[in-house]
Amino acid sequence: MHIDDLIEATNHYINSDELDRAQLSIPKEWAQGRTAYGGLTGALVYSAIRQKVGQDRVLRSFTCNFVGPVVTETDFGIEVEVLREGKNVTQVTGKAIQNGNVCVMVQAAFGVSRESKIEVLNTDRHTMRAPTKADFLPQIPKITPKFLRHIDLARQAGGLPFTGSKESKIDGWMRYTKPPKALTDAHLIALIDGWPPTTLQMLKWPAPASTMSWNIEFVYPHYTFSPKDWFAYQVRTRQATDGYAQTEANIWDPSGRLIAISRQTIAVFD
Ligand SMILES: CCCCCCCCCCCCCCCC(=O)SCCNC(=O)CCNC(=O)[C@H](O)C(C)(C)COP(=O)(O)OP(=O)(O)OC[C@H]1O[C@@H](n2cnc3c(N)ncnc32)[C@H](O)[C@@H]1OP(=O)(O)O
Repeated sequence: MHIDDLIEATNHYINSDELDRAQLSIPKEWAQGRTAYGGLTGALVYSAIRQKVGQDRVLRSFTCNFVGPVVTETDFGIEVEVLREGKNVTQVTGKAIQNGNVCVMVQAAFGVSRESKIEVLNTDRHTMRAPTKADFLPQIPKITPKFLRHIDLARQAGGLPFTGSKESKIDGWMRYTKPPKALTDAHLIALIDGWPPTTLQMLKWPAPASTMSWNIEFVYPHYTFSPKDWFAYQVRTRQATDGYAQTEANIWDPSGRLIAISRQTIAVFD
């Protein structure tokens, strides 16, 4: 099932009468080990939130806590609450709830653009060559996360998970394998989480790992993206101690303009 169908089902769900709502469900092909792909669940909750916010307000900040696994092929619902709507900014929370448990909790802040005397432009650039094809991991049954059939990754630095690498960074490009109809912020959210946690490459043997929390700051202006576009990604491990890693990533559009900064805390059970 394409991500567009899952987003459409979510929007239909949140816009329909509460009493008439059929629950949502994510197919197995979007699994990431024991849970549904976190980038997808975060994007679906965000998409439900977006339905409750005026189009003049753009997404500035997205914060997502992965409270527990979302099981695939199992019903879940989404609840959205608009916390505050000011003249400029709207703050909204959304929760994915499965079997009575909150699994994913999102808080998003949207803001209108305003005239400002302050302008500081990003100077972080990358020098990666544009990719021609995906080259990360082929679909190996029981090894490659199923959801990766939907996302093309082209790696330029960093190692593969569980290969005892000395590096703790990854550089590469990402895009949708089958382009969506249009590339919205929900699609960007689901794309940005596609790479494995940076520290897994440092392990020699497989170990469970789970992203616990994730924050994306969106940088503007955004230009129109093609659904076929590759986006550049560079992620660094800022620290990894006590079984938790903190990582920080820059995401650039195909023209080299920074569009988002993504940070995660990942629990590694090695
Ligand atoms: C050439 C090489 C090719 C290699 C090719 C393959 C590469 C492929 C790598 C991709 C690796 C993706 C790694 C990111 C995976 C997410 O990012 S998953 C998506 C989003 N995140 C989530 O769904 C996390 C949801 N949150 C949670 O599950 C819980 O809050 C946390 C984070 C696990 C909290 O930990 P806790 O309080 O200790 O939780 P608790 O319920 O007590 O469970 C702990 C147990 O869960 C286990 N556990 C934790 N995470 C997992 C997990 N993901 N799966 C299974 N068990 C897990 C622990 O090991 C521990 O096991 P035991 O010690 O009980 O045996």
